[in-house]
Amino acid sequence: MKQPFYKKPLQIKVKYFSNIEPLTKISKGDWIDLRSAIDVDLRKGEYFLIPLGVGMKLPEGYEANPVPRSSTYKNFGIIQTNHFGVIDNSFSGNLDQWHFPALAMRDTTIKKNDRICQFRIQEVMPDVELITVDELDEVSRGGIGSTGKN
Ligand SMILES: O=c1ccn([C@H]2C[C@H](O)[C@@H](COP(=O)(O)OP(=O)(O)OP(=O)(O)O)O2)c(=O)[nH]1
Repeated sequence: MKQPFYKKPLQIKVKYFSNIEPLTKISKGDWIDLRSAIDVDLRKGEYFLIPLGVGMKLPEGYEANPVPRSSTYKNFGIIQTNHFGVIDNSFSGNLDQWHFPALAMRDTTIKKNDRICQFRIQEVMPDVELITVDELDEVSRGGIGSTGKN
């Protein structure tokens, strides 16, 4: 959802750890692409934390979620091992550089500045209290997959 015109955009402080291209919002959408900060060769089956060249101070009450781009696997043959990244608001120290945890499914080369993933921010979960109980609802749904295929 777009911000109403009278609301100021939320500010995100970005620290660059290397001379990669500056981040910009993607032209057709609301996510922000992230770039590899280095050239890296990976062998099939290899795991490597690819530095993304940035660290950020997010607005209070927000976290960031990096995910692969839809084209990441086709272009680079890598999978993001945590699938849906969670960057905590407190990950904002001077050395807290964002990384992409990559698993190479084939031999591959990623070049510095290649756009390998994207992120957005979203509000953190509200305060919750975890309460241990003996019973939940009486009516169970019948197990995973019990509603069928169609
Ligand atoms: O894709 C990701 C996910 C996380 N992080 C950074 C920011 C995050 O705040 C920190 C820790 O992430 P997470 O809590 O998911 O990992 P953990 O395995 O629980 O590590 P920790 O013990 O540091 O919390 O690592 C990244 O750079 N990239």
